[in-house]
Order: sequence, then C-alpha cells, then structure tokens
Amino acid sequence: MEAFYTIQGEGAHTGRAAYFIRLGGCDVGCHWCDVKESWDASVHPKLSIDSLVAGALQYPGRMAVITGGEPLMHDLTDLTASLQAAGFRTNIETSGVCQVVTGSWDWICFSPKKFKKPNPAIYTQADELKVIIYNQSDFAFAESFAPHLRPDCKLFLQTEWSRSNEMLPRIVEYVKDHPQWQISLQTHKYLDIP
Ligand SMILES: C[S@@+](CC[C@H](N)C(=O)[O-])C[C@H]1O[C@@H](n2cnc3c(N)ncnc32)[C@H](O)[C@@H]1O
Ligand SMILES: Nc1nc2[nH]cc(C(=O)O)c2c(=O)[nH]1
Ligand code: SF4
Ligand SMILES: [Mg+2]
Repeated sequence: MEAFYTIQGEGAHTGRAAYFIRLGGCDVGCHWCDVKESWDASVHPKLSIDSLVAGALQYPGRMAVITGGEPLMHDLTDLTASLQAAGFRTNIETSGVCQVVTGSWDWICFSPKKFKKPNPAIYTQADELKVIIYNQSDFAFAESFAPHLRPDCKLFLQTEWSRSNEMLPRIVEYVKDHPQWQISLQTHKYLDIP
C-alpha cells in the first residue's frame, strides 16, 4: 500500500527511525482501525521486493517495520530474507490472525483483536504484546494472553485513539497497580508525522 521512512511511534521501539512497509489486505474488521483504506489489497499497487529494499536503502536507518493491513495474510519469507540480507532488522506489527507465521523476524509485535481470534502459534514467538484499550473489558482481554507468552515478552497497553480522554486515566491506574504492563502511546500522532 505504501512505504515511508519515519519514527516508530508505538511500543518497545518507540522513538527509533524505521522504514515502514504497509501491505494491503485485512479481514479482521476492527471498527476503530485507523487505516481502513488498507483493507482491500486489490486497490493498491504491487511493488517488487527489490524496489522495496532499494527504497529502504535510501535512508540511514536499518530497522524495517512490516505492517498493514494484516501483513501475515502474505507469505513474508522472501521479503524478510531480502531485507535481512541488505542489513535491516525486520520488525512486524500483526494481529496474529494467520494460517502460519511466515518470515524471519527480529521483532514481533503481537496485537490481538477481539474481532478475530489469533493463531496461538504466535504466542511464544511474540517479543511484544500490545493490546488496544477501547473499553474496560479490554484489560481482561489483555490479561488473557499474558500466561501464554514467553517470560521476556514485553507487555503494553495502548489506548484506542478516539477513546484517549476516557481510557488513558484508567490505563495509568492499571499500570500503577499491575507494573508488569507498560503504557504505549501513538506518539507519531502527537508529533503529527506519518
Ligand atoms: C493498523 S495496525 C496494522 C497491523 C496489524 N493489522 C495489527 O492490527 O496489529 C498497526 C497497529 O495500530 C494499532 N491501531 C490501529 N488502529 C488504532 C486506533 N484507532 N487506536 C490505537 N491503536 C490502533 C493496531 O492495534 C496495531 O497495533
Ligand atoms: N510512526 C508510526 N509508527 C507506527 N507504529 C505502528 C504503526 C502501524 O500503523 O503499524 C505506525 C505508524 O503508522 N506510524
Ligand atoms: S487487524 Fe490491524 S489493520 Fe486489520 S482492522 Fe484491525 S487494526 Fe486495522
Ligand atoms: Mg498506524
């Protein structure tokens, strides 16, 4: 769908320069999704892996973030192999909804959704769990994944953007009471960058 060089706004790598590759296609259907234009893959141009890697190499950063849409709808074996061969660290943002987890990953951000169940195969591969808090029941939804993850998996709660005023104070109190969790903010939206 698009590729751009920016600052990772969310999660464990917040604040680091990264080349984002946003792949079209998603059938998870989050009603609050902030990139609904990504859902229909057929309206977006197909780019070759070589051109994506060449685009990334124009910039000094060597972290690539593959997102979407739901990137694991695609076989990411060749894209991640080419990025790693070119010297990039490969990070992914995924809901975990997929038949198989393809690709070679340096960092997996797993962001499960109530709207479609993830494949449990991703649980022990995740380096970071990032749950979007839209309402109070999302805290229990977030906790339901924690026992299945690796002990070193980082745990983040991120407010759904339009619900920040109501949910951020609750997330602050929750993290104070449950310090294994950290707050993730969509800092790129505050910075007004892509
Ligand atoms: C657009 S999604 C694409 C990757 C993948 N489909 C997923 O959901 O993880 C990238 C990240 O943005 C988060 N996100 C999407 N819409 C959001 C919103 N309105 N407020 C906060 N986070 C949002 C998702 O939960 C995910 O962590
Ligand atoms: N700056 C910036 N950071 C991000 N982290 C995850 C994003 C995504 O949409 O997957 C995203 C995004 O869209 N922009
Ligand atoms: S899974 Fe990700 S891309 Fe798909 S609708 Fe949900 S937030 Fe949007
Ligand atoms: Mg985004």
